[in-house]
Amino acid sequence: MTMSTLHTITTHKKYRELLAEWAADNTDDRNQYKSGPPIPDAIVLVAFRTRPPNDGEVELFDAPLDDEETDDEGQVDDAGHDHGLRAKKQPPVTRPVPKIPAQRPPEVFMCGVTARPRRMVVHVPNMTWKGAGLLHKSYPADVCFGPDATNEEVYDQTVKTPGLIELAVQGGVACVIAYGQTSAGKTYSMMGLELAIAQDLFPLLPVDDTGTTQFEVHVTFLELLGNKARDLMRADEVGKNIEIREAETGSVYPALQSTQVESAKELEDIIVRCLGHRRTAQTSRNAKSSRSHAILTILLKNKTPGGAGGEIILVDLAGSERHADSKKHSAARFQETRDNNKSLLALKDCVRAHVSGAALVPFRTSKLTLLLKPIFDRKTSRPETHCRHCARVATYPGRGAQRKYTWVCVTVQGDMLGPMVGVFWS
Ligand SMILES: Nc1ncnc2c1ncn2[C@@H]1O[C@H](COP(=O)(O)OP(=O)(O)OP(=O)(O)O)[C@@H](O)[C@H]1O
Repeated sequence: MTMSTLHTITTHKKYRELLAEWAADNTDDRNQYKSGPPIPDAIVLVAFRTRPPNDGEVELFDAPLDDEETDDEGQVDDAGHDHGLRAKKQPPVTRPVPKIPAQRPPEVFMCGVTARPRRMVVHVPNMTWKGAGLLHKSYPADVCFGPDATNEEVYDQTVKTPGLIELAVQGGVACVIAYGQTSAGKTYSMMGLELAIAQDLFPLLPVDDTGTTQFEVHVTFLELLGNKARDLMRADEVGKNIEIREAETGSVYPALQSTQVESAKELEDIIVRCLGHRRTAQTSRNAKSSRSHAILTILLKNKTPGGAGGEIILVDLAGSERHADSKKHSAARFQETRDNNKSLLALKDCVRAHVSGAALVPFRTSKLTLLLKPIFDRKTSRPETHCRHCARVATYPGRGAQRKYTWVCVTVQGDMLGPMVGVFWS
């Protein structure tokens, strides 16, 4: 779905009517996730999220089509709510950005995608001999969040309920990956999850009789642009590329600075500081677009002799961009887009192989998938070991330790859901 198509959906009177009809027929528990529907205890949990429009987009969504009838009174529903779909005769650039009324129903202004319990519905314009129509494509998921969902609700359903922190404390590998098109809200969602994990982690660490915690918490934060990795922790050397090595034992060691943290506050400060070091650039869709993948690893080192340590890996992927998104890119930015898209494809291949139970997961295809080896390669597990190249203490869980992943697929426009969803159900 191109931007002009979205534009068509949101402004064309006929599409609005069709969408309103669909919404009236599909009132099934829009907010069911809030009351916590039972989520299956699967290894992979798939969550979808769509965000509210930003100011510039509201303007775009409200802009009239050339052939649209204008209505200075705007559209007011039966309950008297102004849906913000006022169509004015002036072109959008000449009028101020409209304010979003708080009571505005989500699907009216974000009408390319609608969240329903366990499914994300994408409304695709469709022209037939009968005239304009809308196809409503449904994508199944474990949990879906609409534009009114908060980061707390997303955390609750994607990290807390599946017990990802507890899993890591028990020696497992817990991973959350945010995937989606550029400007969809991945960084916003991941930062929310990271800070919430920082808050909840320490109270969940077991303590001995003397009240001393049994775990040491070590953190690394890496940025990957194409095949070039940087350490976001080292403010002085943020521009320098670091090596990613695979040891004989099978463990992957990026030469990162590992920092031990002892409180939620310390962890939060590191997260905020490192995110500030991330490379961003202005693109046509996002004024502060992250041009890279960011991987935050929280290693839990068990101090009890023989005790299993675990890890939590939080991945904010670079946004996938289509040709239309990258048309105005400089050569350098275009290359970044190509590199990012290539590594996202490699990731997709790995997920597909992993989910289908293939014996071989091609995680060496890209640096991104190599770094995510702990979640793809069941044989990665090694006993506690110290990295020869950096000060990092790597405590991998014993063989057979559990792994659990949450995929937070974030979208603004519906068709980006398709490729990733296909991976899980192919
Ligand atoms: N759920 C949300 N509620 C309110 N604002 C949001 C939400 N999600 C994202 N935003 C806003 O949308 C804009 C784009 O979000 P963000 O930078 O997280 O996107 P992204 O997917 O990480 O993009 P990119 O891949 O280009 O880095 C930001 O201004 C962010 O504050």
